[in-house]
Amino acid sequence: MSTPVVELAGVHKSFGALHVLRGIDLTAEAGTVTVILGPSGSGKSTLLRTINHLEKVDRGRVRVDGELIGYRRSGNRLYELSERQILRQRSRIGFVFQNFNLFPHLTALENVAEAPIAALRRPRAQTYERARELLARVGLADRAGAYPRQLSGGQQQRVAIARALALEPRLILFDEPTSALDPELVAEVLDVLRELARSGTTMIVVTHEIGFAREAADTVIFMDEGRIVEQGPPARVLDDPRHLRTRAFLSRVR
Ligand SMILES: Nc1ncnc2c1ncn2[C@@H]1O[C@H](COP(=O)(O)OP(=O)(O)OP(=O)(O)O)[C@@H](O)[C@H]1O
Repeated sequence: MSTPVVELAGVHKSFGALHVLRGIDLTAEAGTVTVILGPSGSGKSTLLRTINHLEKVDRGRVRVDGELIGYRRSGNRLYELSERQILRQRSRIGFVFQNFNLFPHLTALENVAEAPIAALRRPRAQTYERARELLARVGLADRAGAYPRQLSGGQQQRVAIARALALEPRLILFDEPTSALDPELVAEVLDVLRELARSGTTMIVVTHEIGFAREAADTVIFMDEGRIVEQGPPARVLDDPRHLRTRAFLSRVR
């Protein structure tokens, strides 16, 4: 079997006395969509953030494409990578945040195009052409020249998704990607995600939207109090949850 794109083994993370991740083991194979569900505060965002070393793990390992994230091993010891090396690792992992994080002084088009130009030194003309295509795919062809402050929250979120796609990463992490989108635009985004999955991109998506999980996921993970309590195909986890906590959560959000 090929190396998983994402592999977390025995990951623990605390903030002071708060033990947020309590031994996470997670594997995502190439081309799969993993959706993470769970109550507020169960550690979903923290888990996502350990994958690109935005949060340092206290214990355990995170690997992307077999490469240890944030550290290098020398003999039996681990040494943290330099900021530059960490940034290089992050440039291969797309991240769509809850709060868009667009550059306010750049237009929608520039927000999408400038990241690959700066991070990957891609040719300008070609990158701008591709950025236009990506904006069209998220339904924003006519807003390419708008600045973030001139866009609605939903439109800003779609620009952020186009920007992540522009980096052509092997892996994209989404933190509630559809939370700010109008219902008719959710399907468009899911189409883009499915297309990416078919072309070999791995996605891990934190969301509260059960419909999203059912449509887009290969694997649904249910997290509770820092642990993965249940995982499997969406039909199994969503329609036949085995764990009491999953049942209680699903009955609340449905
Ligand atoms: N940087 C931090 N410092 C201190 N506590 C933090 C930090 N980040 C997260 N936490 C706490 O860790 C716990 C888990 O947070 P996390 O955001 O991972 O949960 P979540 O499942 O994504 O929740 P939500 O669905 O509300 O986004 C929460 O109690 C949160 O307040």
